[in-house]
Amino acid sequence: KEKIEITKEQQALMKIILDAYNRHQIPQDVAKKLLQDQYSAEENFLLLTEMATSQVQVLVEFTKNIPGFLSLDHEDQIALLKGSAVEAMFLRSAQVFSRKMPKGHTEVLEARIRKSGISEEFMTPMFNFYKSIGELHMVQEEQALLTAITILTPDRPHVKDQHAVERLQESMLDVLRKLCALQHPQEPQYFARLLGRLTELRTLNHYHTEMLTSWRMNDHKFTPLLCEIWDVQ
Ligand SMILES: COc1ccc(-c2nc3ccccc3n2[C@H](C(=O)NC2CCCCC2)C2CCCCC2)c(OC)c1
Repeated sequence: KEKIEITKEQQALMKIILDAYNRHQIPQDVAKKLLQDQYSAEENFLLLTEMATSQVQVLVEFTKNIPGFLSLDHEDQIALLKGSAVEAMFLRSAQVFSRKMPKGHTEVLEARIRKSGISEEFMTPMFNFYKSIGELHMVQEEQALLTAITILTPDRPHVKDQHAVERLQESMLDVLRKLCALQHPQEPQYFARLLGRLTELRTLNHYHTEMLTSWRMNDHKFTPLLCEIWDVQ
C-alpha cells in the first residue's frame, strides 16, 4: 500500500485555493431568501440574474488566486472564464442545494426551485446533478479544487495554449487525487466519481441557454456581464 503524502508545496497550493474559495462566497444567501418567501416567475428570474452576476464577479476573483492563472496568455484567461462560468455556477448551485439544512428545508427549497419559473423539462437533469453532488459529501477543500479544475479545462473554445492550462489543471488534479485518497480511504473510486460529476456538469451547459429563454415570463432581461458570459440577447 503506497504511502500517499501531500508535499509541502501541494499543501501551500491547497491553502491558497481554499482561502480564495472561502473568501469568494456569494454575499447574500439565496437559499435563505427562497426559504423565506415565494416569488413570482419574474422576481425569481431577477433573483437568478442578480445571483449569477455576483457569482461571476466572485468567480473572477477566485480564479485570479489560482497559482499560475495570471501567467497564462491573457486571451486564454478570458476564454477559460467564459468557457467555465456556467459550469461553475451550476457547481456552486449544487453546493448551495446540498448544504446541511434543518429538517425539511431542502424539500422546501427544491419545491420553490421547481415552481420558480424554470420549465419542467430541465428539472430532472438539474436535480439529478444536485443530488449526485450531494451524495458525495465533499469537504470544502474538494469543492474548492473541483471548481479550480473546472475553470482550468484545457479544451474550452478559443484556448490557444492548451498545454499551459493542462499543466495547471494536472497539478490541481494531483492534489485532489491525494486528498480524496486520504479523506475517503474506504472508497478508492471516490476521486473517479468526483471527476464523473464534471462530465455531468458539461451536459447542463447544453441546457443552459434554453433554461433561461424558456423561463415562464416574457421579455427576459440580462445584465451586461451576463450577456457577455451567457449566450443570450
Ligand atoms: C438557468 O436555470 C437555473 C435554474 C435554477 C438555478 C438554481 N439552482 C439552485 C440551487 C440552490 C439554490 C439556488 C438555485 N438556483 C437559482 C440561483 O439563485 N442560483 C444561484 C446562482 C449563483 C450561485 C448561487 C446559486 C435560483 C432558483 C430559484 C429561483 C431564483 C434563482 C440556477 O442556478 C444556476 C439556474
